[in-house]
Amino acid sequence: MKVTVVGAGAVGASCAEYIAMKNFCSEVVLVDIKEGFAEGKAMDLMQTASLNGFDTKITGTTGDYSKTAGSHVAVITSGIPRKPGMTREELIGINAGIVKEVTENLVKNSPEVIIIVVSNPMDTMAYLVHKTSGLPKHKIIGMGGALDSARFKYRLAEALESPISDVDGMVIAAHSDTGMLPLLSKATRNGVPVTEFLSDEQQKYVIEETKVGGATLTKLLGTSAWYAPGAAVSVMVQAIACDQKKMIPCSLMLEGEYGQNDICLGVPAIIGANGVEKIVNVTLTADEQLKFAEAANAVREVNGDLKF
Ligand SMILES: NC(=O)c1ccc[n+]([C@@H]2O[C@H](COP(=O)([O-])OP(=O)(O)OC[C@H]3O[C@@H](n4cnc5c(N)ncnc54)[C@H](O)[C@@H]3O)[C@@H](O)[C@H]2O)c1
Ligand SMILES: O=C(O)C[C@H](O)C(=O)O
Repeated sequence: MKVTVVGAGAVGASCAEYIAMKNFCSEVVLVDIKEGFAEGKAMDLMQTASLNGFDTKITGTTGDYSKTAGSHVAVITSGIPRKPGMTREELIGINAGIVKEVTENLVKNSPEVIIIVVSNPMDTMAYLVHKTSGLPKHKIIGMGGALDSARFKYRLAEALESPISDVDGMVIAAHSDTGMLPLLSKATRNGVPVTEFLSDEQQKYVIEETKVGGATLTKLLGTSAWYAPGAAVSVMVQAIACDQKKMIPCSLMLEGEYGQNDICLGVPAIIGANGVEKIVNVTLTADEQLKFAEAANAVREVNGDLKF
């Protein structure tokens, strides 16, 4: 299994590191536009191989996409991250051009590739990849829900004062500060609904902190997060590489599912060797349905700023 990661910055390098550490891929190619940067990151990571016990070969290139030829999976992390006080949506002006150009180069060299879109505003960037790549829809997967769900579980465990391994939960809808929809109604501690343990105030806290999870870290770090994003991508790449058929919330092109059409939004899906194997339709409460529709309206407005 050959994986390309475009963008060797904070998130791209973290993706490459977690993928290599899990030792399920033969090769990871890092691509960046900054001269020597991807080569340097690849060499540094390779020098951890004997220490961390992996055999994945990591190489880097400054924009030579012939080195990515025959990739099974490509992860797009190229583009600028937000600074404190910004929204993800404000990144569209610069990132749309980068994501479009990168997609064209990837598909030219790996026509069978499955693309995982990370660059923000992610739901809109995933939509752009659908509109410009010519790939079938099961081969384009936006990464947001896997990360947001991990943050949801972190906040649930904090409120429950429980180990994170006791809790389960999922975030769907948009990967944005306002459009995330943590499904509290379905979250559990060892199969018991968390609503049985948490007060209304605690429930509200968990939901609000989950939604602004990325903004909170951006404020603390001065740029956006990378460890959990990299780990979330590695889980998705592993689900494809090992044909795990894992249910992961991902930003996918909807054609009637959840009452939406012609939009990429976070929904649970079965991820396996073919990419998206099935979108899972879960029953939402009336309030959740309303919030999902509101998130869709907001993403649709941002999509309207795209020029193909
Ligand atoms: N979807 C998510 O959950 C999620 C999570 C974290 C970050 N992000 C997004 O991922 C993106 C990257 O974040 P980061 O922290 O790694 O930023 P970063 O600045 O550390 O890295 C971005 C890299 O992209 C490279 N790049 C720019 N244009 C390129 C091009 N045309 N071809 C190849 N490489 C190019 C840059 O040189 C840089 O090294 C941002 O848009 C950020 O908002 C999304
Ligand atoms: O918050 C950001 O801008 C980056 C990313 O989308 C995240 O959620 O960490």
